[in-house]
Amino acid sequence: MCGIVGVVSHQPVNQLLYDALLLLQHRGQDAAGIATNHSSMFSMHKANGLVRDVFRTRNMRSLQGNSGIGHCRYPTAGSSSEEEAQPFYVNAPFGITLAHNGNLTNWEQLKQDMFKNDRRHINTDSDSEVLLNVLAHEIQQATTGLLLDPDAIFKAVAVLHRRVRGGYAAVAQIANVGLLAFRDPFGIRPLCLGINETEQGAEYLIASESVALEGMGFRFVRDIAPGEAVFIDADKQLHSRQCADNPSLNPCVFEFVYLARPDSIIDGASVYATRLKMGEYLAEKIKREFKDGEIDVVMPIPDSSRPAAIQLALALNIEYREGFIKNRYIGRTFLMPGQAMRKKSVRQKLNAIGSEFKDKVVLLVDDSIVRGTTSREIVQMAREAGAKKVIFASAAPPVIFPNVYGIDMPTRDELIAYGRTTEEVCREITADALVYQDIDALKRAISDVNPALTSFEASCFDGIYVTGDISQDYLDKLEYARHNPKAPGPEDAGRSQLNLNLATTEG
Ligand SMILES: O=P(O)(O)OC[C@H]1O[C@H](OP(=O)(O)OP(=O)(O)O)[C@H](O)[C@@H]1O
Ligand SMILES: NC(=O)CC[C@H](N)C(=O)O
Repeated sequence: MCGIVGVVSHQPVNQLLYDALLLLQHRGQDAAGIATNHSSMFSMHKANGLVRDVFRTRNMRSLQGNSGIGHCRYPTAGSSSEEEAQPFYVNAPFGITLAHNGNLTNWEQLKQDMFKNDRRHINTDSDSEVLLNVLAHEIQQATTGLLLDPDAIFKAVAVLHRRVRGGYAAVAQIANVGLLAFRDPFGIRPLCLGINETEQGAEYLIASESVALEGMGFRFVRDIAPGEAVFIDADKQLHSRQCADNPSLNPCVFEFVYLARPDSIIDGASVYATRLKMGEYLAEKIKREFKDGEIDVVMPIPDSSRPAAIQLALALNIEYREGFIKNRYIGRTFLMPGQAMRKKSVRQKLNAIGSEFKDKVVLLVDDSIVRGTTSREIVQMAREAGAKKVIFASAAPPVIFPNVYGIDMPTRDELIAYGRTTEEVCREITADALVYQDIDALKRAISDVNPALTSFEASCFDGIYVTGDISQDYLDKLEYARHNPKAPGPEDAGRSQLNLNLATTEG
């Protein structure tokens, strides 16, 4: 779940892209990058770090041009090394830069095919570099000569959809030709289109979340449909086409649970409203499992669980209090690389207000429990602060399956609920009681807000992988690779352990 943005404007776009990335920072904290296009040239700057740390004034000055793309990264394939920061660039058959949110499930096969059949060298272990090269190759196949028209671009995306598997929302800039955006045929990762009408004509902004459009003064037009491609040409004319054979909308439920900002609207559903609903449904379950008057106070684990906790407290008619204060300068711990860093960060991030806990039965509400890093620490902190009893509630069901579409949950044994009953998880996090949302209630919480949403990518909860290409063997290999990272050579300094296939592709 990275953040992506693309813009076509009548003005220089460097500041706009920077500001839009700040609005998408919650989607990826590891690296950031911007590529702009001026005449036939690209300017690009990318590095590891938060948006505000990556770009200095001198970098901003060099990012010239009235169109461009940006990315903030949370790695799910390859490593967190700087070479894998995005956007990526290729120089043939046209200059193309690309930024990608999601995760390709067949990227290693594609990487081999690229080398053996398409004669393209992929220089990193990033699935996004593979995606760009597939796009470039298919554009090459679809064009004759130097003329690149929307028809050829859409043909290329259609073939790309047939070759590529997994979750992907992407923006790509073709030098001197235009801005292209496309979304995978299952609509797993979000992508939306905004417009700004100016005296000189329309300007377009495409981003992962509507919050980026709104914040930049663009009017939300619509979500990009699953399988659809949108192309804005050099004259700022917008073309769009359905490029997938059997598109269907299956948005990732985890966007609604945790990933997206609450003030975004994804596929017609307000993220905030869905989180309120999650709180309502969770309250119904708590009503069934606890006696009236048993709980003294409801508290959120800030930030993402707040709307669910507020609504839950209201539905139960129990006092809502903020017992934990979040240090606003610490990022989102779930997105941090490495368990040691995540664990240390929980205590740095949250501090308890003792008076709110003293001798009380507290119901702590979190949006989800994934590895259990947060809940383990938080229950301890609540006890240290004097709580009489600590009940924990998760607005999402137990996470028991790996996610392969752009969230870093690759192995089952990292997931606290895998192979454990609710009672066992409760013991692990040392709570007095634990309540999980039911999967049907979670899906209903989203459908209630937009009844048109009837199918979801919810694999980490229900083990159903909508793309149909994920076998037990695939998951076993993923796990094996995570546990047995390839021996690093000097060229691999800093590589993480996410490589699925250990064989070299070009040997
Ligand atoms: O079980 P875990 O592996 O600990 O993961 C779940 C926790 O991680 C997230 O917090 P985070 O700090 O990332 O974000 P937030 O401030 O948006 O809640 C989430 O809100 C949960 O608290
Ligand atoms: N979280 C994401 O969307 C990651 C994009 C891409 N798979 C990467 O690792 O860079």
